[in-house]
Amino acid sequence: MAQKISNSVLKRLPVYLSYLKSLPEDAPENISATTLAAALNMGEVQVRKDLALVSDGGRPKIGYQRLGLVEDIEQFLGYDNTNDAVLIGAGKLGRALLGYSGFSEYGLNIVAAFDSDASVAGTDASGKPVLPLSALEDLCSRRKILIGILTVPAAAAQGVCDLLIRNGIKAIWNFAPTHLDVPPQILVQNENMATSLAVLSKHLSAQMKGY
Ligand SMILES: NC(=O)c1ccc[n+]([C@@H]2O[C@H](COP(=O)([O-])OP(=O)(O)OC[C@H]3O[C@@H](n4cnc5c(N)ncnc54)[C@H](O)[C@@H]3O)[C@@H](O)[C@H]2O)c1
Repeated sequence: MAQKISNSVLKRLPVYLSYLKSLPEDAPENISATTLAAALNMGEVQVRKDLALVSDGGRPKIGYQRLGLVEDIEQFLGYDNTNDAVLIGAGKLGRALLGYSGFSEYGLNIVAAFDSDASVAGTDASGKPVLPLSALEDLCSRRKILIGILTVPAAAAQGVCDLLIRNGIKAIWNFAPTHLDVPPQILVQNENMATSLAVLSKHLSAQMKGY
């Protein structure tokens, strides 16, 4: 299963996973790609192909053993080994992410937040520490942190990104609405609301024209 997987498959896998995990404990033991596709209103062929990429547990006419499929998808997505991360910018968004307990289900553990404003240092409502930037180097090297979450204003994002890379960060989850210049070996995942909203409003206006 060393095959390269497209981003669109990677985005669909958590959708399957969250549906499978939402089923009650006494739901049928097996589930077919057809049932899953119908429940999620997705194309059956696509679901079948996606599942075959991550699990070899599919049986003709029976489908997949439901719990086995959950395990296969989680293992494929790496949710079974937790990745520690640091978050930079303990403002409104940063604190919301820091307090979100659901990340553990996705194998993400935010160890601490950092902020340039010394007055916000202390402990967050979630119990996670908010530290001054001067403590970043020590924590990143001690805990061998590889993931950085950027929730600083756009104007500060590139500088903080460079600082993270200097401290060994290899993957950046960027919430600041700005492009980041990084060396080729560094992975950046942008969470840009403007692009999502553009898709939403374009679809909506196309639909409204039909009324
Ligand atoms: N609030 C939201 O709902 C939301 C949604 C989507 C995207 N964003 C984006 O997320 C980012 C943060 O938004 P916010 O609303 O939380 O802002 P905020 O002003 O509440 O928080 C920003 C925090 O970053 C800190 N900071 C500034 N420069 C820094 C630096 N160089 N190093 C470390 N910390 C620094 C500030 O002290 C502050 O605590 C922005 O880029 C914003 O566009 C916010």
